[in-house]
Formats: sequence, structure tokens, C-alpha cells
Amino acid sequence: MAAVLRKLIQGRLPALAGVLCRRSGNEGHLFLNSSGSTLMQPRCGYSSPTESVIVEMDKATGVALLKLNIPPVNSLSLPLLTELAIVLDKLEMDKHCRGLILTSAVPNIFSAGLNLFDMMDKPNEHYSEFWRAVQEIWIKLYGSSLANIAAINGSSPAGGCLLALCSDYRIMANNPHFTIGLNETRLGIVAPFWFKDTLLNTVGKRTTEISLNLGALYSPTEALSLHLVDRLVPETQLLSAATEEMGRWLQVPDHARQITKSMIRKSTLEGLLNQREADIKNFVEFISRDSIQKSLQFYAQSLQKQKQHIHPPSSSCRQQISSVTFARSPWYSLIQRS
Ligand SMILES: CCCCCCCCCCCC/C=C/CC(=O)SCCNC(=O)CCNC(=O)[C@H](O)C(C)(C)COP(=O)(O)OP(=O)(O)OC[C@H]1O[C@@H](n2cnc3c(N)ncnc32)[C@H](O)[C@@H]1OP(=O)(O)O
Repeated sequence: MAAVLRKLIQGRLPALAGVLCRRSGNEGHLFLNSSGSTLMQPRCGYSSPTESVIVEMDKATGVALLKLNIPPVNSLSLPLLTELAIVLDKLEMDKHCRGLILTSAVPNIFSAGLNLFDMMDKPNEHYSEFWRAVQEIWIKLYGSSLANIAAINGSSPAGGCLLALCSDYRIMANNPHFTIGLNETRLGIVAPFWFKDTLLNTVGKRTTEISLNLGALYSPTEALSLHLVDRLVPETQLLSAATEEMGRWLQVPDHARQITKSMIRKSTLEGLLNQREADIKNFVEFISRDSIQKSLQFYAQSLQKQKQHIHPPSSSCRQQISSVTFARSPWYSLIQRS
């Protein structure tokens, strides 16, 4: 396949060769070096020593099922991001692997997004390392050469939603208790430009404007209507639906699908690749501000207080979910106090 890609890029798509050469530090993904040769490392196996990331490889189909497994909420901590990066690299380098289904081993939660505690009360060096790891996962997933389907089997706020948005296709369990969206503004923080771009590429400008400004979290039905997800299925059918959908993606020859995907995503990826260090600097400067730290602390405390004061939603009533979500906002805490 490397030879085919080389030929295509050198012969028929010369414009791509220059564009795709920049990510020499991210071997095995959709990127080629300037001479057109692939940057993939020798093929090797993979494993997840701590089982935070469970990988089940179907050798017959070449599809890897990757389950995030950090109870209680699959929050994306520095160790989890690091482990996930290693697993993604290994899958990308596995010549038998053609597709990836991303899901969660934790009931009712896909991922709660970035670990709040990695963004609170830490030295700047930690923020910097953490943000580089977040960038790395986005680059690896959004730029993956594998066909990638998210089987969203639970709530998926903020960074959890971003993980799902990196996939080529999103199937969500149709459970009205689950929510999905980029809710950063509700925490008093700002989704970085590449979160915004990933959403924009998926749902368009107007929906992005509304969703990001309001920090909206959507029910599965709402998410479907906005094309934030592509399909809803009953929870029990999620994995079979994802596997069936994967079959459709794998009917397309890999090289054609990969080059098409890279053409569509490369300018968005380059947006970050061209300014990673500046983006890290911005993040560290932003997150270490006293006002932002206070917002995050309010928010983390409000999550914990919910446990003491609010019973978990017991009916299928969406309104209840929305009010719980809003009640978790630091702004709500402030309103309550005044
Ligand atoms: C000049 C300007 C330039 C601008 C530059 C911009 C630079 C960048 C800015 C920064 C951007 C940063 C981007 C961040 C993206 C994120 O992902 S932030 C994280 C957002 N996540 C959330 O809001 C989700 C919060 N969690 C929930 O809503 C719920 O927990 C849940 C719906 C996921 C699950 O609910 P439930 O099952 O009821 O569990 P809980 O009891 O709520 O939680 C259990 C347990 O987990 C803890 N927890 C929850 N979420 C997180 C998390 N994200 N991180 C760490 N821990 C979390 C929760 O506190 C509970 O802990 P205890 O058991 O009480 O100890």
C-alpha cells in the first residue's frame, strides 16, 4: 500500500505531498514524508499494560475494538492519554488493522472529557505536558488512516465529545439520559480553535456558533438532528451496528479512503500542527489564570455536591437532565449565592 500511496501522491496528487509531510513525529498516520515514503514504523503487536485501554482485535476482519476503561467516568488524564497514544500508534502500525471502533467499558459514560484535576492547581510544566498529550490524541485520531467509528454508549461532554468527533462515523445509544456536546463555556473555559474546527467541520457554522457559545449538551435525538451523530440505535445493538457500519467503510479500498480523508481533514490538522507550541503556551497562560482556576474549582465542587443534593435522574425526562447539567455550571453556583 505504501507503494500505491507514493505513486498516487507523487504522480496524481502532487499538491498533497507537500502538505502531508509535516507530521514526521506522528508515524503511521495519514502522513507521508517529503519524498513520498511512508513514515510507518515496522509492524508490531500492541497491548495495554494497565487495562485502561482495552483492545480486542478481530483478526478476521482487521477491526480493533478499543474500550476506554477508567471508572468512574473515563476522564482523560495524562496517564490515560499517554497510554491511548501508545495503543493508537500500535494499531496504526499493525498491517492487519484496517478499522477502529472506539467505545467505553464504563456503563453509561463514553468519556467525561479532560480530567479536571489535570487542569487545576498544578505547575505550568504539568499543564504544558498535559496539553501536549491532548493535542497528540487529537492529531492521532483525527489524522488516523484507519476507518474509525465511535460507538457512543454513554454521556460524552467536552473532550469526550471531541474524541467522538474525530471518528469518521458516530453511532450513539438512544438513551435520553445520555448527553453529548462541547460544554466548555459552561465551565468558564473556552474550547480551543481546533476543538471548534472539528465541530465546525461536522455540523456547520451556525450550529457550531450556538453550541459553543451556549456550551450546549444535547440528547441523542437532538444530536442526531444536528448531525453531531450519524445514527441512533438501541443500546443493546450499538456494537453490532458499529460492526455492520464498519463493513461498509471497509468495502472501500484503503488507499482511496485514506487519501480522500486526508484531503478533507489536512487543512484542519495543519491548523494545529503549524502552531502546536503557541497553542500550548496559550493553554498554559489561560488555564493558570486565577479566574479560570476559580471557575474550574467551582465546577469540580459542584459535580461533587450534586451527589449530595440531587438524586440522579430516574425518569426519561430530558428537562431534568438539562437542569442537572446547568446546575453543574460554576455560573449557576454564583447565581445561587447571590
Ligand atoms: C486569550 C484567550 C485564548 C483562549 C485559549 C484557549 C485555551 C484552552 C482553554 C482550555 C480548554 C480546556 C478544554 C477542556 C475540555 C474538557 O474536556 S473539560 C472537562 C469537561 N467535562 C465535563 O464537564 C463533564 C463533567 N462530568 C459530568 O458531567 C458527569 O460526571 C458525567 C455526566 C460525565 C457523569 O455523571 P455521573 O455518572 O452522575 O457521575 P458523577 O457523580 O458526576 O461523577 C463521578 C466522579 O467523577 C468525577 N468527575 C466527573 N467528571 C470529571 C472530569 N472531567 N474530570 C475529573 N473527574 C471527573 C466527579 O467529580 C465524581 O467524583 P467523586 O466520586 O465525587 O469524587
